[in-house]
Amino acid sequence: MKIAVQKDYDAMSLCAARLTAEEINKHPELVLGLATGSTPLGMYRNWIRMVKDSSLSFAGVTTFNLDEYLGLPPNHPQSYRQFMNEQLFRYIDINPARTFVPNGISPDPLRHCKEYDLRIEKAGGIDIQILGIGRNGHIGFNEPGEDFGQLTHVVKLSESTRQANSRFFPSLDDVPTHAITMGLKSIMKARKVILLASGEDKSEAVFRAVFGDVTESHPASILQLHPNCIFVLDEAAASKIPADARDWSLCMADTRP
Ligand SMILES: N[C@@H]1[C@@H](O)[C@H](O)[C@@H](COP(=O)(O)O)O[C@@H]1O
Repeated sequence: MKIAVQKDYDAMSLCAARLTAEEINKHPELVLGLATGSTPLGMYRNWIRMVKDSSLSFAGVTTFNLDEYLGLPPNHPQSYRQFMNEQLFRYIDINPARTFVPNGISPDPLRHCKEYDLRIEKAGGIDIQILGIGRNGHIGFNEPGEDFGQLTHVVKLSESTRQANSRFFPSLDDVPTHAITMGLKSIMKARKVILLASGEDKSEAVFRAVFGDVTESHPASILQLHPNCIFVLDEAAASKIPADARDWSLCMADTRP
């Protein structure tokens, strides 16, 4: 695992956007795993700018999102499909038919999960998986205690995750209780993983992911076993990471602390 520390949120976002854009330029038909939440938004804004100035194109790219709330239709304002359309897809030159998000209202969610896995496989697997991290160490919607061996599946959301995500809903009661998420096994199958974290409130979750035991009670800790994983952090999220664990070669000079 490599750890790139950037001075603040904007620098973290720029660094992650450049790391991914380099790969997309090298492999225009790349398969990207995407995440929601507020953390990747800055990276998405950088991608949009790069597409506008023609230094990046998503014309050949296929995307698979990590997760979706169960029960929310794709056009629901708080659905992750809507989030992706509004925050990224509508501004870039991607083929909408090649953007995949689990369907929160599939009549047969278990079957839908299997089909989602098959679709990923048919696309050749995920080349780069983007991740955020929850304060309890969740990645995607894989909550503490989730089996490491799962592919896409249905999960019950923890109360702390519902609470944290209630900021996007009118009230806590409106936050769905379940979600569909790629599993930890799906995430580990990606050829490369880039996890973004920003802010002091993520520092403990980040520390445990990097230095804690590899345990199902802290889902992100499984990434210690991934052969090609990069954490791109801002100073606040990295505040518990000692200097000698930081990889300076990855940070571009103009975005370092
Ligand atoms: N399912 C998403 C995760 O994929 C995301 O990483 C997490 C953190 O979100 P934020 O980046 O807003 O802190 O929130 C949600 O629960």
